[in-house]
Amino acid sequence: MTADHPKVLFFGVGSVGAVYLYLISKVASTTAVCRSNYDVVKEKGFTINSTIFGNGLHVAPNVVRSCEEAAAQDSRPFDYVILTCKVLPGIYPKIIKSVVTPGHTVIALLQNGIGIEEEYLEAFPNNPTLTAATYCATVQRPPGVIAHQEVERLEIGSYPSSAPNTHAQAFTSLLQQAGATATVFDDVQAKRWYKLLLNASWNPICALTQSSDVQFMQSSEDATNFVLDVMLETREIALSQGYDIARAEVEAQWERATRRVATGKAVEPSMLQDVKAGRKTEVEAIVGNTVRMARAKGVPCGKLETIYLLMKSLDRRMGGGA
Ligand SMILES: NC(=O)C1=CN([C@@H]2O[C@H](COP(=O)(O)OP(=O)(O)OC[C@H]3O[C@@H](n4cnc5c(N)ncnc54)[C@H](OP(=O)(O)O)[C@@H]3O)[C@@H](O)[C@H]2O)C=CC1
Ligand SMILES: CC(C)(CO)C(=O)C(=O)O
Repeated sequence: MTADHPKVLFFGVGSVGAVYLYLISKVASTTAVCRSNYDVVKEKGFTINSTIFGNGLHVAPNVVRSCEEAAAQDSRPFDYVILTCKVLPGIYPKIIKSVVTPGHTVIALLQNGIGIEEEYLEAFPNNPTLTAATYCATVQRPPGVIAHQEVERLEIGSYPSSAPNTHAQAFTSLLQQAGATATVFDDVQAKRWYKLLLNASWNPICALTQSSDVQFMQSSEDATNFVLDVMLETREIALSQGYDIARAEVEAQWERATRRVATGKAVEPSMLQDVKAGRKTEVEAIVGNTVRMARAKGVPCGKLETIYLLMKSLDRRMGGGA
């Protein structure tokens, strides 16, 4: 690795990818694999309007259409391959194979969901896999233009958690040099479960109701408490996996949105963005895996099971997967 200027590939650069591409481009050479936004990003780069980093920020990486194209451009191996695409199981390890050099490239998953890492470990047993609970409320609209608000934080660790965290430390230092908020955890799955409280509730609820979080909370007297109930079910499932989240911590996650009702500053969860755009959703990574883990341990989760059933049906009507 060129320690002071690593070579980094971002795979699937939409809203979260663009924010981290903007940051990491300050300290590394970056390549972005783009699809629907390829033409505009190739011509103009990304523009980011962020309540945290500022408005009118610009980044123009090396833009390619595929991993094969990136691999063919330069024989030096990539030090990091960062996945910021949506989690659609069973697809991406094969797609990124040409940019992963065995024994060298670090794979980092900046994505939502639970139980998403195993397929990378299976496909690349000799490469370190990192996984991150990703807090970064963003939307790309129109292509190449990103609106980012409220939070930017990565909680990073190795997968599995028992693997050495040397690479997680190095990746975190790189992000910190770039101006990101990043922290390493010995068992990052605890952090992923805590993040899942938000995603297993808000993402499908807003996608199913075509509402921002604030719109949903304003829709009926019971709406806000329904979200808390879904979070509490997720908490019980986390407990069955060995992760004990205090009720006060669940309420803290819930209150991140409830306190925004007064200000009207709504968040459009990424799954709602997918449904609005007619794209496949992360229903399996976020809800399906959670429900399956609950069933395996006999944890009741009637609300999540209903949400899963409804979301699966909605997802079937979406196109445009990998
Ligand atoms: N948005 C948010 O606020 C947050 C999102 N997250 C998580 O971060 C991850 C990324 O989300 P987000 O940035 O919103 O997603 P986006 O949909 O905005 O971006 C994903 C990008 O991946 C691209 N992509 C998918 N498959 C391919 C492919 N085969 N080749 C090239 N490009 C591809 C998509 O292209 P195309 O447009 O062609 O589909 C799209 O540009 C998800 O796991 C999400 O849950 C986490 C925190 C907050
Ligand atoms: C911003 C947040 C927390 C909303 O649920 C998110 O992670 C997402 O949109 O996927």
